[in-house]
Amino acid sequence: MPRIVHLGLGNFHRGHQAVYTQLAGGDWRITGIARSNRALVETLRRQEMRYTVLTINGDHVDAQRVDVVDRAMVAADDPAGVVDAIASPEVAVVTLTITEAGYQDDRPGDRSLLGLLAAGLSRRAGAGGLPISVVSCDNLTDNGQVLSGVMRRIAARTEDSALAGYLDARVAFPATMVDRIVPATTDRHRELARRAGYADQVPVPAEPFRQWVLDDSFAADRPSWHEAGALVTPAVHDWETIKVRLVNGSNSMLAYLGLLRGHALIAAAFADPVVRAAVDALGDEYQPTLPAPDGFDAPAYRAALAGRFGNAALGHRTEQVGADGSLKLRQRVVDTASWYARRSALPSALCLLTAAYLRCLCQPEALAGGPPGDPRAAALAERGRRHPDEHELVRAVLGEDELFGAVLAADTAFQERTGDLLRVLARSGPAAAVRALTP
Ligand SMILES: NC(=O)c1ccc[n+]([C@@H]2O[C@H](COP(=O)([O-])OP(=O)(O)OC[C@H]3O[C@@H](n4cnc5c(N)ncnc54)[C@H](O)[C@@H]3O)[C@@H](O)[C@H]2O)c1
Ligand SMILES: O=P(O)(O)OC[C@@H](O)[C@@H](O)[C@H](O)[C@H](O)CO
Repeated sequence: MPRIVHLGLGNFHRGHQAVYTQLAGGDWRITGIARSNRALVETLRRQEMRYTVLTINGDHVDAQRVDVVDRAMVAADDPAGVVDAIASPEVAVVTLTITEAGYQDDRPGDRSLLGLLAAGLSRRAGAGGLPISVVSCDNLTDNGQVLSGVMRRIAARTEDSALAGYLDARVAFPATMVDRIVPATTDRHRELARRAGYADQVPVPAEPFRQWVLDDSFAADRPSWHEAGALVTPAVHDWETIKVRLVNGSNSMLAYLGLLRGHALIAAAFADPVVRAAVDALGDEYQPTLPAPDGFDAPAYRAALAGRFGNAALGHRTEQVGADGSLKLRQRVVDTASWYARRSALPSALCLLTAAYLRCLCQPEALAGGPPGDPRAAALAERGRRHPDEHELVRAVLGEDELFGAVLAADTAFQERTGDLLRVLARSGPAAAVRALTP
């Protein structure tokens, strides 16, 4: 039976790639690897490896049973088992959803999930080198290349020439764009599953919309995901650029400005005219910078997205979307800011997004519940304490820091405008800052 090993058994995989795999038919099965979430794996085993995907569309909930993930293990408890699973000859595909943070952690051996992936591939290299495709399904620009780069760095650092040769010859890293809003599970979702007739402790809430765009550069067999609606095209990069900007960039605006307006949920933030005006302004700024792959219609895409963000029953939390901004925002801000800088123009809504993030992280007293989780939270709060003046703060963070890299470090006009908007946010609040977008 052909098998997929999935690294990062979070909600997104269970509500996206697992659903595509089940709908595609065939006899593919998935071994799901959780990094450390023992409770999830034990619960799935108690539920005979079945769970419910709740497709939530306003008041309507459709419950779908998924049983394609038929094995699961916890990497922290059984790293050798993970290496064995990846090395198994029946495995032709490895997929990953390990968050942006996962790609920062390239410690070899059993000290990180990517270290275990490299160890599994190395074992395959030494055992005949059966081909395999390794598919990042994280929200990263050029996710296939990023992952391939990490594997090559580990091979070089560990002086594993067999692995390096295998990566060149028999391992493919197809690029993908993945899209479906899949929030974290709450008791309300468990109650929805119960009402649908399933005593499921780990149901997965999801929106009706789903999209998966794949580059067909696989090294071996894959499920017929296209039969389940996946688009196979060489234009993945274009679709990913569109998605990372319009979906994820707008989502970040909803999260940070929404938190500053006291909203716990993305849909509540979207229903707030102040936040909505900022999201619309950001969409207007992104739109001219976007590529135009076949089938892409920007106004229709944005209108559909408005319906998705407004899906009030979904329960997507601002705090979840706002987490790890120091790892995620760079791709949602820098390329677009450079596009405008090359045209001697200033993207004010993008500056507002940056200012809202800095307000949440550098001036965390602005949020009753504290800042969203972020690996740089302490460092950014310390910057905020050291620089009470907003312009100095923005210069310190963007000009000297690694947050957004060299391009914005040199873009003094972007920094100045971000400082202006941060000052308005701090002194007069989000509504005044959104009004300040239009001169
Ligand atoms: N949830 C969504 O709506 C959505 C949509 C599109 C793409 N994605 C992608 O999927 C990723 C996971 O989302 P999710 O909703 O499943 O989150 P989740 O919190 O349910 O699961 C995250 C998974 O990543 C693993 N992980 C976290 N930090 C890690 C690290 N440092 N190293 C290795 N593994 C780590 C966790 O162990 C867990 O298995 C997102 O970061 C994003 O890139 C999510
Ligand atoms: O997934 P993240 O954490 O990179 O970003 C948060 C949201 O923008 C994201 O989860 C979207 O809801 C998702 O990317 C939609 O496909």
